[in-house]
Amino acid sequence: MIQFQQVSKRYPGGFDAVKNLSFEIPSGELVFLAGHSGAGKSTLLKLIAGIEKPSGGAVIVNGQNMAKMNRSSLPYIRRHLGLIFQDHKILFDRSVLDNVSLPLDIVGFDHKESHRRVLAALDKVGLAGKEKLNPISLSGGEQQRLCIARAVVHRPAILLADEPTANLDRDYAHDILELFKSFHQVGVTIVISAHDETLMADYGRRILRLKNGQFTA
Ligand SMILES: Nc1ncnc2c1ncn2[C@@H]1O[C@H](COP(=O)(O)OP(=O)(O)OP(=O)(O)O)[C@@H](O)[C@H]1O
Repeated sequence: MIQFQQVSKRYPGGFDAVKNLSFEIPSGELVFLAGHSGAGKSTLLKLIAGIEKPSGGAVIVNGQNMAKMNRSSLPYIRRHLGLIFQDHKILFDRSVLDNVSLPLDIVGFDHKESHRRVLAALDKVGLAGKEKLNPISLSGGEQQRLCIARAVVHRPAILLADEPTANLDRDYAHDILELFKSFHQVGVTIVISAHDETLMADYGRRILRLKNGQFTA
């Protein structure tokens, strides 16, 4: 469960990126986040992930108030999150396999089990057989799939995706959304942001619409 209680975020310099937002996303829901460039979509996702702290109000994720988390407990909550952000942060000096295994390496996963999970995640996103490649040789869409594999390899309860369909053609964008749908079907809570609302309309899911940091109908 994700809960925002009158949440605001003011960046240094005084800009209010989100203003007094209150909403709930129950566990297991797939919800879309729509809005123009600069509407506050990334900020909202970063607040859920604890990457940004609210300037006012409370962000509660799985019963934990993210603002009150200290440095030592944040990694614990992050284990339950899978993040797909716009700045891919792919490591181009490592193989596809090593990129995807990163979240498991961080928590000290057994090597054999980690290898098995990475191959399963790559298979799931349609990158089976590409594990030894350098990510530079993947297409843009394949790099996006790599990021999705990396975000789900530790089987998070919550998946946050910031514009995962940006720069993809419509068919490919639908393939990516179908992939998210399959994670939703196994109980993962998913928040997906996008500019293009027409893409979301086909899915019949709740759409949270942001305009200048506030919800619109
Ligand atoms: N670290 C920051 N410092 C100052 N201002 C910021 C920072 N991050 C975002 N902003 C500002 O907050 C506003 C909301 O940004 P945000 O990235 O959340 O919007 P967005 O809806 O995700 O936009 P886009 O679709 O272009 O990614 C923008 O005006 C942006 O310039």
